[in-house]
Amino acid sequence: MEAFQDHYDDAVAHCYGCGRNNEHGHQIKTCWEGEETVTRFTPEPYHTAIPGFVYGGLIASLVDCHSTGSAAAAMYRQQNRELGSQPPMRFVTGSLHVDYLKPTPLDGALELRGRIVEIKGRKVVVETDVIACGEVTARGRVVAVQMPADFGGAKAA
Ligand SMILES: CCCCCCCC(=O)SCCNC(=O)CCNC(=O)[C@H](O)C(C)(C)COP(=O)(O)OP(=O)(O)OC[C@H]1O[C@@H](n2cnc3c(N)ncnc32)[C@H](O)[C@@H]1OP(=O)(O)O
Repeated sequence: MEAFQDHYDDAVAHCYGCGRNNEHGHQIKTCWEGEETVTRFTPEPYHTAIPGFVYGGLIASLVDCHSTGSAAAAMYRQQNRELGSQPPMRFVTGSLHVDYLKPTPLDGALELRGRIVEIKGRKVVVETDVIACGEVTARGRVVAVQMPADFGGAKAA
């Protein structure tokens, strides 16, 4: 299935979390499953916090890019637009909050399941459960904001 991130233009496909053109990054892929957005990612042994458990910064990074991708997909869906249609709508992180509910075992794939809780103007709020071995171990809340055309002096693509 095509992921949201597959539709990012090359100009914005270098993100450490989700850019397919960043060979050092996580290159996450996110898709719709009904009303939820889903990312699956398998941490490497070096993504360790305490031996046997996943580093919290990795979890935050996954929540971040899962959510900005979800925000874009939600806005396209709300406007009845195809994901690849022009002009593109891309989202950056305004706010990233993660609650670490219990240690996340470093034992196979993590699943992130996101819900769109608000769409207002250029803002989309996404809540995400991080699931490891069938248990929710962390929960994220991201305020994603549509990337301005002059973001960082760059032209939005
Ligand atoms: C595109 C492919 C790559 C995706 C990568 C995604 C992951 C990333 O790492 S992105 C990089 C990290 N993020 C950044 O660098 C963003 C830096 N910040 C900015 O550029 C700006 O502050 C930006 C764009 C977030 C918001 O600025 P601006 O466009 O002026 O927004 P503004 O009009 O003030 O606010 C719009 C709405 O968002 C809300 N909002 C803005 N910033 C925040 C914030 N920090 N916290 C909560 N809400 C916020 C506002 O309250 C407002 O909501 P409402 O309409 O309800 O009042």
